[in-house]
Amino acid sequence: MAILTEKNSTLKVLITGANGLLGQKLMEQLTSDSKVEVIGTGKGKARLSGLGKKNFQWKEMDVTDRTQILEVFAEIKPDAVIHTAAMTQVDDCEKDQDQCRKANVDAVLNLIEACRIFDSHLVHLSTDFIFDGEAGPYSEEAQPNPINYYGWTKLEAENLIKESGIRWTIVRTVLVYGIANDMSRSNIILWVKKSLEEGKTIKVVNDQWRTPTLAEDLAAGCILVVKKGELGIFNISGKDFLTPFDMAIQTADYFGLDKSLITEVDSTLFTQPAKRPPKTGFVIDKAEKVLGYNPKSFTEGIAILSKQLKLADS
Ligand SMILES: NC(=O)C1=CN([C@@H]2O[C@H](COP(=O)(O)OP(=O)(O)OC[C@H]3O[C@@H](n4cnc5c(N)ncnc54)[C@H](OP(=O)(O)O)[C@@H]3O)[C@@H](O)[C@H]2O)C=CC1
Ligand SMILES: Cc1cn([C@H]2C[C@H](O)[C@@H](COP(=O)(O)OP(=O)(O)O[C@H]3O[C@@H](C)C(=O)[C@@H](O)[C@H]3O)O2)c(=O)[nH]c1=O
Repeated sequence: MAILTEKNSTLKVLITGANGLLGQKLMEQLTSDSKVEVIGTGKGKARLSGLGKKNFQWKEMDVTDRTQILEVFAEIKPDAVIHTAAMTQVDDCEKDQDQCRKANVDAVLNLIEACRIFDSHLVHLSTDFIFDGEAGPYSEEAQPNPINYYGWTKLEAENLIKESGIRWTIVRTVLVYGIANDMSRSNIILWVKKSLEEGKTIKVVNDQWRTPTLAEDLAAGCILVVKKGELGIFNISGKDFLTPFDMAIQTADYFGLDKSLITEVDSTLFTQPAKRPPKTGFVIDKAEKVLGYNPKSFTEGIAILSKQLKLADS
């Protein structure tokens, strides 16, 4: 059901967590879209830099603050909300479960309430970590079974949304990579590139499987969902099924870095505080067919990232 009709020629879209990697890409793409009025929100001041001279609207909105959310919604009355805000450091989530639940579950209850009052379409970002990784890559119909606390909170949020009665779409993605300003967390290409440039030896696993996702593609997929008003669950990720070891080697090759610093290990030799589901990744046929979603390959993604890094250094 396309909600962008001739009558209401512009769509008012509110972004939560707009200082984040995905949030910044959404702001970049939507501030260049004449059919959309975009409002960025975040915990504090805007930390965006990729917008050049473009004007943009910003509202401070901590998604754990119900009063602040209702005030912002009453002022903006968004047609759609792309909810990217979350606690995304998976190991921190395992250690500080209270904080993680507040940011990833309680916040969603606040947003559901606001979307119900103002009839806003909620587009919620979710993750491959709702699965146990025994049988990836996953379709939208697969049975969730999270194996870490972050994944549990993201599944809990999905379940609250599914039973909310509001207009909702869940966008599931995996291992997002890209570059943004003043990032609150790194991602695999940047971390491998930086480690090798510093001459550090890194252990990289060869028995976890992902479909890594370029942040720009994820943003484009979310925007397709909003403009088409499509509801339900969509897998929006890259199309290449790779291990972190594959990704590290491709990154070293592309940037001409020393591959001998990369030690290939399995997950028994490399552990993190929070367990990682071994084999995830997504089947993206539905997004390709229904939305016309068309992601870059991992190699194309590295090239795009490289150009952005060169621009940032110039
Ligand atoms: N990155 C990935 O690999 C994947 C991400 N996802 C999901 O996609 C979404 C976006 O991820 P990504 O952009 O990579 O994450 P980032 O960590 O880059 O961005 C998350 C943003 O949320 C903000 N935030 C955290 N708590 C609050 C709060 N209480 N109120 C307002 N804003 C808050 C952070 O603010 P600040 O910057 O100030 O800390 C940050 O800017 C998340 O929902 C995540 O779960 C799903 C699968 C993979
Ligand atoms: C740091 C590190 C990671 N890895 C592997 C493990 C893992 O499979 C992959 C990425 O590890 P990281 O810990 O950097 O990323 P991780 O926290 O696993 O990323 C997750 O973030 C959350 C938000 C999601 O929703 C998930 O989809 C996923 O993207 O790289 C190594 O092999 N060696 C290392 O030294």
